[in-house]
Amino acid sequence: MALSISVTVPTLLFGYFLSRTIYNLFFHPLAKIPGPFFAKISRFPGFYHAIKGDRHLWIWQCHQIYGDKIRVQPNQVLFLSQQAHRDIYNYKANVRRAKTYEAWKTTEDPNTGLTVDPAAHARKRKVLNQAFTGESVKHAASFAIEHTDRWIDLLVKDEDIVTEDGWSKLRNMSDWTNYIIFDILGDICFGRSFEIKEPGPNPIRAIPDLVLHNAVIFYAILQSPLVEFVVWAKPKGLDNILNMIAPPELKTYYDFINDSVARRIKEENESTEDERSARRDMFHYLCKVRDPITAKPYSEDTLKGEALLLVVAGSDTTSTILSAFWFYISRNKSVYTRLVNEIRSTFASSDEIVGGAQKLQSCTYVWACIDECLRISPAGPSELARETLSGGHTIDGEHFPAGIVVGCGIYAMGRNEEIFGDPTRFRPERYVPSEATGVTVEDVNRLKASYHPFLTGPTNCVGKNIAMTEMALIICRTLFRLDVRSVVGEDLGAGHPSLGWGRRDRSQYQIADAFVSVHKGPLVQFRKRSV
Ligand code: HEM
Repeated sequence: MALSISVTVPTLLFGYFLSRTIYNLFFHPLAKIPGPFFAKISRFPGFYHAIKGDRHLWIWQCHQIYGDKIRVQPNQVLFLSQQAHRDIYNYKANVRRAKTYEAWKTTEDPNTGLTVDPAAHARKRKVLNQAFTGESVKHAASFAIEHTDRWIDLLVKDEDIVTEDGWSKLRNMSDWTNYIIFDILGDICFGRSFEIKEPGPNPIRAIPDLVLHNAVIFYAILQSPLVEFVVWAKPKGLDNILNMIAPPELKTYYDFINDSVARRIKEENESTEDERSARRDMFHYLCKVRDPITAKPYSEDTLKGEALLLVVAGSDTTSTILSAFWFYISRNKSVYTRLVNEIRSTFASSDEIVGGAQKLQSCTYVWACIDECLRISPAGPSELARETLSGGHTIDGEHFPAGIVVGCGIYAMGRNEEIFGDPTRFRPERYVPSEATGVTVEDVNRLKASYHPFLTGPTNCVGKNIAMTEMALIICRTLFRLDVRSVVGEDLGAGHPSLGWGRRDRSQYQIADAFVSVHKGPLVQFRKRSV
C-alpha cells in the first residue's frame, strides 16, 4: 500500500505537470506568442526576476529578443506598440484590472486603486474625482510651497556645511525626497504633516522604506506560482496572520492614518461652515463628496482606505521621479546650466514661484526635465496588468479570448528605440521644440502620445496635476535658492559594469522593480546659490 502511494502520487503529479506543459506549449490560446521557453510553461522566470528586482529589465530584454509581443507567463502577454497600449487601457476596452490587484487590498471593500470590477471602479472613481478639482490642486500647491521652503533651509543648515565655499554634507536624495513628499502628503490629505523631514526621532520616518519593503515581498509573491492561493487565502485568514507579523512601525503608520481620519471626521462634524471652508486638505473635499447613486457620504472605513491609497499612490511615485531628477541634473553639466538659467531668469524672487502661475507654465525646460525623468526612470516600471473579459478583446489587430492577462511594460516602452532614438540618454531637449535642434512641435506630440507615465483611460492617475505641480514647485524653488553638485566617487544609485545586463551604464540611475520603483541615492551636495 505504502509503495503504491509513493508511486501513484508522483506519477499523478508528473502526469499533471506534463499535460499542463503540453497544453501550454501547443494548445493554449497564447501558444503562438513568442517568449522565453520556461515563461511559456511556468511563472518561475517572472518570479525569479521579481525576486531579483529586475523584472522590468527582463521584459525590456524579451522585447528586444522576441519582438513587440511577448509571452511572459503561460497566461500573460505584453505589448510594446502604441496601438496595443490604446487598445488595452482605453475607456471602452473589454478588460478589467487583473485579479492580482486584489492581493494588495487591506480592507474588505477595496479602495478605488485596488477595485477590479470596472463598474464598481467607475462609481468609486466618480466620487474620488470630486476631491481632485482645480481648487484642491491650488491648495496642494500651497502645502508644497510651505514644506519646500523649510526643506531647503534644512538641506543647507549652518551646522551641516562642510566646505569653506559653503557646500553641505552629502544628502541622500532618495531619503530627502521621501521626507518632503511624505510631509506634503500628510498635509494634502489630513491637514496634518508627518514632519519626518524635521530633525529628531520620529517613528513615521521609517514608513516610506517599510512600505517599499512590503512591496518588494508582495510583488515577488504576486509573480510567484502561489499567487492564486494568496488571492484565495487572504480574506480567509491570511490577512490576519500578515497583520500579526507586520513590523511595529507599519502598525504605527496604520494607527496614524486611522487616527488622522477619525480626528478629521470629528473636526469636520464639529466645526462651523466657515471653519470648514477655510480648510484646504483633501479630507475637506472627501468629507463633502457623495456617491452618485446612493447620495451617501463616504463611510469612515472607506475614508481610511482612500486615505491610505492617496498616501501610498502619491508618495513613492513622486519621490522616484525626483530622486532620478537630482541624479541626472547633478551629472549633466549642460542640462544643469540650462535649467538653472531658465529658473533664475524667469523668476525675480522665490515668492513668484507658485502653482498655476503663467511664469511656472512658461518654464519649458523644467517641464521637459520632469518628462524625461518620468520616461527614463518610471515610478512603476512594469505592466499594469489587465484581464480580458467575456467575449475577449482585440489588441493590435489580434483577438484574445476571455481570461488572458495583458499589459504594456512601461520601462520597455520608454526605451523603445524606434520612438526615442537614443532612449538610454538623459536628454530633456527631446521634449523642447526648437529650430536649433530640429525638434518640432509634432515630434514632441508624437513622443508624448507614445508614452503614458500616468496611464490613460478609466484608471489613469487622478493625482497627475497635483504631482506635476508639486514636482515643478520643488525643483524651481530649490534651484532658485540653491546650487547642487554630485561628488566624484559617490555613485550610490548609478549603474556599474558589475551589475549585469541593463545596469552597466554608470550614467544611468538604477531602479529595482517591486511594482513600484525601489531606488537608492543619489548622494549630492547643496549650497546657497553663488550667482
Ligand atoms: C510622479 C507621480 C505619479 C505617477 C507617475 C503616478 C502614476 C499613476 C498610475 C500609472 C496610475 C494607474 C495605476 C493602476 O491603474 O494600477 C495611478 C493611479 C492613481 N494615482 Fe497616481 N501617480 C503619481 C502621483 C500621484 C499623486 C501625487 C496622487 C495623489 C495625491 C496620486 C493618486 C493616484 C490614485 C488615487 C490612483 C488610483 C486611480 C484609480 O484607480 O482610478 N498619484 N497613478
